[in-house]
Amino acid sequence: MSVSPRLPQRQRSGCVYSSIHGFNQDEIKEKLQAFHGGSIDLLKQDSGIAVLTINNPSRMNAFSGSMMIDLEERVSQLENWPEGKGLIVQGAAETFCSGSDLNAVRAISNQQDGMKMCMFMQNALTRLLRLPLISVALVEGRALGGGAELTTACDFRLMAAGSVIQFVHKHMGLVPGWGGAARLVHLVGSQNALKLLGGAVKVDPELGVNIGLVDGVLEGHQKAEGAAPLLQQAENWLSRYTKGPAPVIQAVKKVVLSGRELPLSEALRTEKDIFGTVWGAPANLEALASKSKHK
Ligand SMILES: CC[C@@H](C(=O)O)C(=O)SCCNC(=O)CCNC(=O)[C@H](O)C(C)(C)COP(=O)(O)OP(=O)(O)OC[C@H]1O[C@@H](n2cnc3c(N)ncnc32)[C@H](O)[C@@H]1OP(=O)(O)O
Repeated sequence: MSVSPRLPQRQRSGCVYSSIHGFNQDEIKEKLQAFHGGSIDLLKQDSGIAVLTINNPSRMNAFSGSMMIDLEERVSQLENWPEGKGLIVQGAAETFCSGSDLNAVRAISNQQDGMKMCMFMQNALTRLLRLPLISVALVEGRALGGGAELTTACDFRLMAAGSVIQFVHKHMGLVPGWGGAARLVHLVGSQNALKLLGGAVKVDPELGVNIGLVDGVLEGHQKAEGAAPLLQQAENWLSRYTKGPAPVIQAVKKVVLSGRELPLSEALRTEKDIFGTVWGAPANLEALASKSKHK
């Protein structure tokens, strides 16, 4: 997806790294492919809300190499979904994601491979965040390390009661490398980001809401009796923002994205271009014809 014709080439493709940064996607894909297991599953629904599931339950949904490749492919599919309006990112089997698969991490612990994996995942997660869809991470159970970083690549985060988001990188002798630190600073400010990373703090729903990392708390769990399943609750929560025609919802996301990422003058010009795609378009003409009141 291109946010707008005004974004520089590297952002137009949604990627941060390309060949000019010495990044060769095919090379790292070949390496990652050797560490298989699990999958990233995509369900596109008629409602315009897709569900992306991190699926590797025997390893607490840790990211194998092949899952990293899967993720990039699923993001490509979502970039080419004209009817899309929203996205929910969840983990399988009642937990979110325990970060990189440590078996793969051990095998590529040399400097060069680490940098390549880092660039690959930054590209994939940046493209995820830049999708013209309103996205929400549904955190049930644990979101650790790269799993915590993944939550920051969504527009919103919902946490089930009893869940934890934890940037455990410091305990691994690391800092985030999937873009999670940069995004965290944008979300909670540098003071809070420093506390979360420096202390490898366990963020429960209450703390998450207090610092602005978390947008809502859900009760129960996927199979709970009484309360609606978490996925249903997340869909209900998201639907208030995805109600309406896809081109309008996508335009909403794009103007916010350009405001978030571009200097003001550029963001304003981009907003004009995006405005031009909805002005006089069917949804706009219908609304004008119906003389609707905004009560
Ligand atoms: C670049 C690295 C950085 C990044 O990408 O940004 C990272 O993400 S590094 C990875 C950070 N994550 C971790 O260090 C998590 C390590 N795991 C745990 O702390 C615990 O397993 C848990 C997630 C808290 C769950 O604990 P518990 O409920 O007690 O279950 P088990 O420990 O028995 O786990 C079940 C099973 O899952 C395997 N597992 C869990 N996480 C990973 C992982 N990240 N990679 C590979 N395998 C993982 C765990 O080893 C168990 O397997 P078996 O022993 O075979 O049953």
